[in-house]
Amino acid sequence: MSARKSNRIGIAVVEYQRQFLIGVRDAHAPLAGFHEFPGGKCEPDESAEQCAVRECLEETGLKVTALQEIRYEEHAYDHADVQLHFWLCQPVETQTVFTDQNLKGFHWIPAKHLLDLRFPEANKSLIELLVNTYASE
Ligand SMILES: Nc1nc2c([nH]c(=O)n2[C@@H]2O[C@H](COP(=O)(O)OP(=O)(O)OP(=O)(O)O)[C@@H](O)[C@H]2O)c(=O)[nH]1
Repeated sequence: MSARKSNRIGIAVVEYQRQFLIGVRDAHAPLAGFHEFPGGKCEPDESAEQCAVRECLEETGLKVTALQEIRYEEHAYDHADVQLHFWLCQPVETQTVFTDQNLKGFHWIPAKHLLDLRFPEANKSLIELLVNTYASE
């Protein structure tokens, strides 16, 4: 009998003025072409919170502060079992948030447009939460 390894994942849900930092998964990665928040596997000695902040900096170049874990999901994909820790984050430096185009392919997307994008299955309830919380008015 073979038990599948479960991966602890830290994800940065970076919000600023009701917009979120969103990228597209690499063509060679599992779930290629799906939209995603910055994130990845936690190092063995790292908390999910630390991982979310580190992955965000590595993947987008943006320094963020983690505020709170807004969602936790366990999901079995074909490629892996994952424990997803979604951390709500905010940019450390806000002055150039919308003018700095150097986000390594990530973009700021208004909350009201999140439902138009295709995210991995495990993001479903998080997206609903974000739209309900940030897309009103
Ligand atoms: N980054 C990110 N991963 C997500 C999201 N939603 C979601 O289900 N995942 C899943 O979480 C896992 C993240 O792992 P990854 O493979 O991107 O992480 P990594 O870059 O550290 O892995 P690698 O070093 O093996 O390439 C994938 O299985 C991915 O499908 C999301 O919004 N953002």
